Formats: sequence, C-alpha cells, structure tokens
Amino acid sequence: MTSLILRDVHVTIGTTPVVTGVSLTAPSGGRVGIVGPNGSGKSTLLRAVYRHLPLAGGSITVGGEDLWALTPRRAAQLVAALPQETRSDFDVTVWEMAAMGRTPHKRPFAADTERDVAVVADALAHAGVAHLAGRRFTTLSGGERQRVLLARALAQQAPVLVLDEPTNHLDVRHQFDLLGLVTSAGTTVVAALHDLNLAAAYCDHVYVLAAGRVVADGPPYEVLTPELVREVFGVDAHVTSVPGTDAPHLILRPAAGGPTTR
Ligand SMILES: Nc1ncnc2c1ncn2[C@@H]1O[C@H](COP(=O)(O)OP(=O)(O)OP(=O)(O)O)[C@@H](O)[C@H]1O
Repeated sequence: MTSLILRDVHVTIGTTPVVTGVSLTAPSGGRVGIVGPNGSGKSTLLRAVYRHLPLAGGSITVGGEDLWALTPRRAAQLVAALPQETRSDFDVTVWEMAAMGRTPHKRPFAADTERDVAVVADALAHAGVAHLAGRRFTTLSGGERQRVLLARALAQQAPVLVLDEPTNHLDVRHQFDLLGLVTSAGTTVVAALHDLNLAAAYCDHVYVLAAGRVVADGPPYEVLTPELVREVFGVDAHVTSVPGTDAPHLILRPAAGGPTTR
C-alpha cells in the first residue's frame, strides 16, 4: 500500500505560475478528490503527479520515494493515470491499447507473458469493455474510449491511480461503475472531479483548488458547504445528505442576484 504526498508543489507553464504551493496527502488506500472551477489548476497539478509536467518547486513522494528522482519505468510502476485528454488517433486495437499498461512491467520488446495476458483480460473485463477487445480504438465512442483507457490504467497495476475528470463522456451508470471500481480496490486514488456530488459520494477527503492554490480541504461534509460553493464556484447550494451515509448531496442552482466571478 502506498501513500502520495505533495509538499508545496509549484508548476509553471511557460512563464505563468499555474499551481502555486499546493500540499496534499493521499494516505495509502485513500480516496482524494480535487474540485475547483475551470482553470483552477487541477489538471496541471495532476500532470505533475503523473510526470507530464515538471515541478517548478516542492516535492512529490510516493510510498516515501521521491517521484521525480525515479526512472520513468519505476515511476510508472507506482503511478498510473487516466488523463483528461489522450491522443485518439492511435491505430491500435482495444486489446493493444489496454496492453500498453503492462509496459512498465516488461523488458523492451518482450512478448506478453501469460500473466500479462491475464492482467489485460481482467482489466478489460473490470472496465466493461472486454467485448470490444478486437475493435480499433479509433472507432470507439468517447465513453468507450474512456473505459478502455481506464483498462489500460488498471492493467498497469500501480498502487496509486490518478484520474483527471474520469467521468467525462460516461453515462450515469458508467460514472458510478468507474468510481465504484477504482475506489473499492484499495488503490490510493486522486481524482479531479467536476461533479461535486460524485466527489462527495466517492471521496473521503476533498481538496478545493482556486487559482492554483488549495482554499479548503477535509471530509466532503465539512468542506462542501453552501458558503464555500458560493465563494468558489459562484453558485448557490442547498446541502442535504445521502440516506444511510455521511456524504452530503448538493442541490445546485444559479446564484441569487446573478453569478459571482472569481
Ligand atoms: N499549455 C498551456 N499553456 C498556457 N496556459 C495553460 C496551459 N495549460 C494550462 N494552462 C492554463 O493554466 C490554468 C490551469 O489550467 P488547468 O487545465 O490545470 O485547469 P483545470 O482546473 O484542470 O481546468 P478545467 O476544469 O477547465 O479542466 C488555466 O488558466 C489554463 O489556461
């Protein structure tokens, strides 16, 4: 089991500081949500965690190891990602796309072992896309692609899973299926989510980003208050609870008196 700890992380794009001093802890097996308005830096932060963007300051440790000091192969053994956008012009089959998740566990150009084949088959089945295994990835719908990319991430068998808007493109049932699947496996999960109710239902800790900084964090019922939602998102929220749980449920509506801007 593996924790993920970000300390005072800064990420700069070009000359623009986009993430400015974010500290975040995902304990081993924890389910951490990142919410925040468009452009608040969620994807940029997660890109630093799956090493697509370098740190301009701070540190990220995975299971106590300095993520940015690891080889790419070792880092990919520890952190798997479902990014928000992935090139969709890969002319590969669904099976081949999911099998890419095995790369960090294999020698270059090595053939798949029986175990690789079993892991890929299992990942496709869990993501609900085993029936698509022979299809070209480019011919899939947006939601089908998303689930195949989830299968690729699952096949990676990393103890930390980073999800950037994983429910984009998914119908409601598949939203529940995906989040239920990734949050029930004991994996450490960090997910950027736009849907506050999904964040509340599936995460045990939520970080709220605004303008590249954490403005609040804690259990969803402590953090996702009407005051915070109004302040950060500029909308009104009525908070109820999901029966039988301590997860808040937000009924959102346009702010009385018009939108506020940040
Ligand atoms: N390659 C880039 N070049 C210039 N600016 C960028 C680049 N990538 C991101 N940004 C800017 O950085 C800021 C944060 O973007 P980011 O994608 O991290 O936000 P986000 O919180 O994930 O937003 P969203 O909810 O819209 O997905 C935005 O203002 C964005 O325009």
